[in-house]
Amino acid sequence: MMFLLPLLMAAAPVAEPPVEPAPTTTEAPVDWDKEFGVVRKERDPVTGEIPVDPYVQSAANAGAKPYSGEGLAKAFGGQAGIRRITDRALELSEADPRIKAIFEEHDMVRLRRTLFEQVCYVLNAGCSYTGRDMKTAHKGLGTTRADLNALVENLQRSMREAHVAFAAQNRLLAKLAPMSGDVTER
Ligand code: HEM
Repeated sequence: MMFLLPLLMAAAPVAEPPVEPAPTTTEAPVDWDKEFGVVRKERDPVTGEIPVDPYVQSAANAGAKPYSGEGLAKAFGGQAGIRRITDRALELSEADPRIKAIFEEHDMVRLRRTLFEQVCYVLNAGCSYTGRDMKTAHKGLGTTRADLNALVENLQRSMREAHVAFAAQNRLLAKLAPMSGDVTER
């Protein structure tokens, strides 16, 4: 019997994986958005932005009081410099494996505009902030302190690339730090 065992094992039939039925061409594809009642908002044809729920516009929504004087605006290269820096920080974040998933399915056209406005406003570079307050804008995103650190690292890198003086970089970060409780949830 002992000699037969290996033979029996070798002859044991190998279980075939279950065969999937071939898709039929007559079956219509399921519209899952419709099934689950997903409504996709249209982008504004002029701005390219997706409308958000109504809110009251206020400078206070920026979450920080602006600096005075022209020094910081100059250190950041004016509005053009600030735009390059905020765009670059978002570009790095959208490619950053630590946080890129958070930005998917969000309106990056709007975020590019509002983040620029906010930084420009805080640095007293001649902008008004027209976006939502930080708590409302980040509600339900589930962002963590670690996510915030990653975003700040990307912002620091974009400021370094733009040759913003270190002391000026830190003055912007000093305005953002107190917002951490409003932009993170864990
Ligand atoms: C102090 C740090 C932060 C500042 C100053 C900031 C700034 C902003 C601004 C200005 C908006 C747009 C508000 C509006 O649409 O009206 C926004 C939205 C958003 N932020 Fe932040 N943010 C911060 C931290 C973060 C972090 C850590 C993440 C994730 C890693 C994040 C992800 C997002 C996303 C996905 C949106 C779009 C939300 C939506 O589409 O409704 N933010 N943020």
